[in-house]
Amino acid sequence: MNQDELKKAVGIKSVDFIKSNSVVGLGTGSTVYYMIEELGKRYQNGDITNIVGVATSSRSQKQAESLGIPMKDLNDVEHIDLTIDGADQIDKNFQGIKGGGAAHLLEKMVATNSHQNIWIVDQSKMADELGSFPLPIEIIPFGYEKTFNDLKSENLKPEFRLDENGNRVLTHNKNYVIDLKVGSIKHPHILADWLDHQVGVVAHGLFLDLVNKIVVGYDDGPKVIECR
Ligand SMILES: O=C(CO)[C@H](O)[C@H](O)COP(=O)(O)O
Repeated sequence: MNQDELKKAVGIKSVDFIKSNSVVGLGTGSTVYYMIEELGKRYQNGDITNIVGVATSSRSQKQAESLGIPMKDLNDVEHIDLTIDGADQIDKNFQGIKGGGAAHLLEKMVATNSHQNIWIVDQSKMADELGSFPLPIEIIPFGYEKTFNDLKSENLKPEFRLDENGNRVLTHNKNYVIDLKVGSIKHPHILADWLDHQVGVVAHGLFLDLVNKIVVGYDDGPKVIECR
């Protein structure tokens, strides 16, 4: 199976965990695309009823709406029962890097307001340690050179993410995205704590101690890993 087929298989499989009468967080990305597509099908044919979705990006919001899935803002739900999202890298302790699609701030807010979190990934995302995938962070444009230089001084190898026209990528909240090309993250909690204390950093892509279940796509089919 190619990578896209693996993504599709885990996207479809993950919908088995969505119960009727629940509030569902909808992540962002090419794997989540297949999950929302399958959820739309099962909602339309009545296999899953009475759900409300909370999106982590305008892309996911639009896709869900186009399939007739009732949607609400995070402000308008008491809690989220289950969020299903993709990930960019997952280590052997089930810690993750997210934000390849620059949606990590909204994704983190939705994830931390969810009772359960499931990640759906193809096998290439599983690694011994984090860091070979650059760690995305979101910074506010005000004083961005100061924030950038602080990251550089810490030897975190920051690079602004640019679009195909060479312009800085902007997030949903019109902030900049910096990728930290550190190569290897030996102590994710220490790095997360340091980043959490940088005033100009709005969010980072380290999602630690958060995921409950991972659905991994292998050539012989999706495998469900119970994490915590
Ligand atoms: O964190 C994310 C977006 O900010 C995505 O979930 C992550 O980048 C995985 O995306 P894909 O399923 O397209 O590989």
